[in-house]
Amino acid sequence: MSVMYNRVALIGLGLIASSMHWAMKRGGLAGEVTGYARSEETRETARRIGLCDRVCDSAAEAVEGADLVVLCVPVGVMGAVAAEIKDALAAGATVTDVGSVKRDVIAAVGPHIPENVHFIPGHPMAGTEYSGPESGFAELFDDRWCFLVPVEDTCPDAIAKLRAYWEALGSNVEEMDAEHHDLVVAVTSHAPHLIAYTMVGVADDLRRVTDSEVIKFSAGGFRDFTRIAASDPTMWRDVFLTNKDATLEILGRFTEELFALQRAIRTGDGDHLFDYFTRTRAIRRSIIDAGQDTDAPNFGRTGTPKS
Ligand SMILES: NC(=O)c1ccc[n+]([C@@H]2O[C@H](COP(=O)([O-])OP(=O)(O)OC[C@H]3O[C@@H](n4cnc5c(N)ncnc54)[C@H](O)[C@@H]3O)[C@@H](O)[C@H]2O)c1
Ligand SMILES: O=C(O)C(=O)C[C@]1(C(=O)O)C=C[C@@H](O)C=C1
Repeated sequence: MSVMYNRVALIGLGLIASSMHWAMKRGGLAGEVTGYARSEETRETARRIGLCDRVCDSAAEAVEGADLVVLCVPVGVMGAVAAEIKDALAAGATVTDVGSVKRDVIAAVGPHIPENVHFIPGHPMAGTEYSGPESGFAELFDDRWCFLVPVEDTCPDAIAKLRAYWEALGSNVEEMDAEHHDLVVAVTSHAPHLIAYTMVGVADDLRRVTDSEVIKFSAGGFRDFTRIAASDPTMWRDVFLTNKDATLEILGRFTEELFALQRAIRTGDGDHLFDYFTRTRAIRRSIIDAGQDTDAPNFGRTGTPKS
């Protein structure tokens, strides 16, 4: 592949930025990659492991002369970082971000972006429970979705170029508006994370009673919860504080359904439980049949999964 941007600046050198860096190197997509992280320790680690061609000591220095600037910091500090770089941005550059929430980030970053710079918010739907500069890997975005959430009147050529860049990083790209994005991720990512955090917290309370049995005997289901609940506390605190409305909307619906199931268990309403689980199993089947979950153990097979 060939160079798509001459200089890419990564601000915030954690899981997502480091994965973007290695994916750019794999594809030869950037002439030079500069980087900046707030802590001296992170910058030192980045230099030691060869993360970025040049690690700078200020965000403004990192974005100088960059034709693509990617904000890879927690969503709660996106606005502050945009304020730090605004005077150093090159005319005609594109500023994007990878934040998990879009409405709040657009409101915080947008006002700092000069007229002669394109601002195209983004969000790769790919991650792990690890964080920091050493956690990234080139394959993270392969065959994953990346949302682009352009604001009104954005130059179509700049959007097309950023789309092609994410495709070259390995992703499929979908455009949508910020409000819709925030609701979709509240259902698919944010509420599930909160539920996992809660479930692991409940089990931890219980563990004090059962003396480690909860962890010792957990198989697939609970282990998956513990993986998700190991995700970065700063990142997820910011996600819930900034995607408040959509998350509360989904949690409200979740709680109603949970109460209905709780009632069915208490009253012995087996039909309610059976019908509910039949409906959810059908949803899982349709995802597999549409070829959207190639990780499923029986992917490609037909018939009903074994109970
Ligand atoms: N982890 C995921 O699964 C995932 C997936 C998609 C998108 N995101 C989003 O990507 C962004 C980064 O997440 P991550 O997982 O790479 O986090 P991370 O914790 O691995 O990295 C964040 C980096 O930002 C730096 N940083 C924090 N505040 C800063 C500041 N004020 N100025 C400069 N640097 C600062 C930290 O030192 C760290 O290097 C977040 O907005 C998150 O919502 C995360
Ligand atoms: O795979 C994981 O560990 C993730 O949590 C990734 C995940 C997700 O929920 O799907 C987490 C947050 C993001 O904004 C995007 C992706």
